[in-house]
Amino acid sequence: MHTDTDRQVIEVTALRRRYGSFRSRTTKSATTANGTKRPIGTATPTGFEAVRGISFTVARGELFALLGTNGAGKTSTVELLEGLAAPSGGQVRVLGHDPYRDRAAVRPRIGVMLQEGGFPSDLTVLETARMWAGCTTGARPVAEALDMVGLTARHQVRVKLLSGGERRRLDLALALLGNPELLFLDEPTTGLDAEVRRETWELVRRLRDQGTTIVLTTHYLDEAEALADRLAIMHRGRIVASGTPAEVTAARPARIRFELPPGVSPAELPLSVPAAATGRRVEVRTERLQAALTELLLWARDKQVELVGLDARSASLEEAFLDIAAGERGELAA
Ligand SMILES: Nc1ncnc2c1ncn2[C@@H]1O[C@H](COP(=O)(O)OP(=O)(O)OP(=O)(O)O)[C@@H](O)[C@H]1O
Repeated sequence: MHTDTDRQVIEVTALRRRYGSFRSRTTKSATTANGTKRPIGTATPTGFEAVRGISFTVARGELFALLGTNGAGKTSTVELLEGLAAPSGGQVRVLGHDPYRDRAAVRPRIGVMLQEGGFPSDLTVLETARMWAGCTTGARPVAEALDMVGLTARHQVRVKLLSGGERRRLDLALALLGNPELLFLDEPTTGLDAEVRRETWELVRRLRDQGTTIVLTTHYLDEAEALADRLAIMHRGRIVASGTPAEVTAARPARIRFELPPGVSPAELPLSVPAAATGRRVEVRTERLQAALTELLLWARDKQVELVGLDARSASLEEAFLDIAAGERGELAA
């Protein structure tokens, strides 16, 4: 029987991370019964709190994306999950352990794809993978890891001669060497062209389908929309929206755009929802996309006008994100 700890690979509760130290609010001190001095007053936190009490879980086999504005606290959070630092408050459990205190138990079970591998660029792909395998507990065969990322044919090429996409794939192969149950991908497709990005997405999906739990941090919202089972958007150290991509966008209005037909003024439009016009370009924001679109199309047919450039779409994750970044409109409590 599976316990909750088996199911939840990551459990984060009221997690905080502060950079800097604590200082006493007073310089006065009192003498204690045994003659030693102790400061009077409460400790006051100084420094900067980058993670401000966030909670979330990641279930086994799930692909969870952490998104955020610049400086939102994504890296600070992921470092706590990887056990690279201790939290200043709250709790984090990874694979049932405290990843900082029980690092020896957690480390062999996780894989981390770094943004800059930092390997000697004169080594070949195979030499690099062998070197890394030598530092990895229970490494899978090097050939298997290279095959998984499609680098078999390039195994004798020096790293410095690889393309950007091939380097990212090598970074991923190294992260996969330990056969991780939990994989951290930090900006895995930054700097890659559209085709290589799509190939990387396919690879990430395959890993997820094979049962690997994946935590993805990315600046690309289309990437999160395409890959994530669930996601959290961070802003100033807090989670301001979370859920499936569909849940996160559901609360946002859909959009209809078209050119105002010649001889028609904005006031003549039939819409029961307000439309904003910039020159001849009209934009309608509505929570009832189908009804608004039907109303508009019936009106255009009756009036025998063409709606040039007609474009109707549900809210995208990108719009939800931009709304949050612009002013925390619709912000959910952390
Ligand atoms: N060592 C540090 N000391 C003090 N402040 C820090 C330190 N590291 C990060 N910060 C601050 O903490 C905040 C969160 O940084 P973090 O790198 O976690 O954000 P991020 O969401 O990963 O950002 P980005 O997307 O820009 O990489 C930022 O304001 C950053 O300046």
